[in-house]
Amino acid sequence: MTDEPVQLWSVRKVYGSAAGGVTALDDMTVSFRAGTFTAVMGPSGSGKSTLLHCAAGLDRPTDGKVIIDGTDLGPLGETALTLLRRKRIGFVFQAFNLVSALTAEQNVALPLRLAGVRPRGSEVRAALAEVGLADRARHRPGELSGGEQQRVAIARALVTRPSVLFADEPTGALDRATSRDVLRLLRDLADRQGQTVVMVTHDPVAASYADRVLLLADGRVVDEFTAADAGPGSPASGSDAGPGSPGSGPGSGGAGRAPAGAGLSPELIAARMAALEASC
Ligand SMILES: Nc1ncnc2c1ncn2[C@@H]1O[C@H](COP(=O)(O)OP(=O)(O)OP(=O)(O)O)[C@@H](O)[C@H]1O
Repeated sequence: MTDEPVQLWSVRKVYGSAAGGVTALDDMTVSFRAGTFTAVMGPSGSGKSTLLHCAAGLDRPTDGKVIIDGTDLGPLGETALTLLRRKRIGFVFQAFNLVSALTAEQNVALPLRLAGVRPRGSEVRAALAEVGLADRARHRPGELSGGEQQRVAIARALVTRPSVLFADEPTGALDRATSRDVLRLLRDLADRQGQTVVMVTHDPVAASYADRVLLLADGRVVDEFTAADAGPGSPASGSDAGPGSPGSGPGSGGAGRAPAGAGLSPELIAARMAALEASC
């Protein structure tokens, strides 16, 4: 595994024909360092989901390169791309996307089955235990709360031990308290397991759990900051504020971690968002 498991080089994505098309990503170069948690924010239509889909190999860029763990996705045919996606990429959606007829453990085992691997009970149980749901293995999605369903979806995304976990508005359908549990879990995965996490969100509180924020506008990264940039005085306070466990973001040169308690604050993130929206 490389130090930067996800790299995008000059990625452009145009939907529709070149003449009347929409440029969703405009010459975007960005990378994500192993073990970091990045929040991707920006106004509606700025390209956040397109970035995630291109980075995850769910969609192909019009130009440029996407590299996952050193493999350039461009030359891969559909079968090879699907195999790489199943093995190296985890994806979590706002709507959980669990199979309602299957139990939690059967849902978690699905990616292994799809990859042609016979799921071992121990790895499925370990993935459920990581998200705190070892005791709900036999429950179906309809018997679980929204937050529990999202945690099953995260366990399902993690069971193949992917190089990167992408999450598109993972707390968009959850209430505040439940969102906090899911965000703490994502933060913990980065901190304790070195899991690389990239999350799209509209919510500055959710983004404050990340150690780096990218702000997009018109398909470009127009602002970027890390907990280390925010400095030790940044007000990561209050029960809904981020957990204050920052790390160095990709592209930041791998500088040391900021002192504990110096996380990104929702207020700082909201202010940078407001500044961006005012300039658009
Ligand atoms: N399949 C598609 N066909 C045509 N245009 C598309 C398609 N998907 C996205 N777009 C356009 O590309 C641009 C970027 O869309 P994208 O969904 O990536 O933005 P976003 O920042 O995720 O927006 P939101 O916050 O509203 O979800 C928008 O102008 C959108 O209308």
